[in-house]
Amino acid sequence: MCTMEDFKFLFKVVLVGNAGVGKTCLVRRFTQGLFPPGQGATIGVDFMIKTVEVDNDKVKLQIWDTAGQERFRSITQSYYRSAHALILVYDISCQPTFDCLPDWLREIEEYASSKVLRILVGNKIDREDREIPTFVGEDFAARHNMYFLETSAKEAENVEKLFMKIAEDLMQVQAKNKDLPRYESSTTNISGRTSSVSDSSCCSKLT
Ligand SMILES: Nc1nc2c(ncn2[C@@H]2O[C@H](COP(=O)(O)OP(=O)(O)OP(=O)(O)O)[C@@H](O)[C@H]2O)c(=O)[nH]1
Repeated sequence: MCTMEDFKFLFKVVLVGNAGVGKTCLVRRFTQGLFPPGQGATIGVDFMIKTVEVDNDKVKLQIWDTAGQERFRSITQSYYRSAHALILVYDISCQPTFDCLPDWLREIEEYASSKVLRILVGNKIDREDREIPTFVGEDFAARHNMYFLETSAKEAENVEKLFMKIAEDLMQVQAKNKDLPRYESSTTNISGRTSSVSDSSCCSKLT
């Protein structure tokens, strides 16, 4: 039987990015294998767990899904500190979500560990109305020393690959020098989903 302690590594992964870019859908796709209909906006922070296997070792990913809305910023910032990996998500069909990336990076630099693994994700590649070409995302990621991937939570494209890559990279870092941010469990419990957000409301900006 699988017990709570039946894993070799525990990594905390935090998703950030503007409201409506698809953070929750990416997490639900990976952890539950579904694309939720009528997804409501995240209130504060939510988390899900999935255990994966890398090189015959069990790796438990604790995935924290933060609210993109500005009014939750002080809550979500407090979750950066103990993250092993931060996934910064934008919507490839919504230019303002890409334009906000430098603001998100400033937040990450201020609140996260300097050793955190940073990944840039352009989500919603199933959409026809792309505004940000792949090479623009790639270039941004390269300039900021981030791994880059484009995904579709809707079509399950590259979602598994994204989280498996993170698990593998974190295991490698751990194996090499144990130079990861110290894991601290958080007892804050502010989560839930109420109001609804649609694709068209994806462009709320950081101020
Ligand atoms: N076409 C398409 N729509 C998506 C995809 N991922 C998410 N969406 C839609 O985008 C909207 C927002 O998705 P969420 O996952 O709630 O976005 P979020 O980033 O968690 O938003 P906040 O919780 O407000 O920060 C929903 O209407 C989803 O159905 C995708 O890969 N493709």
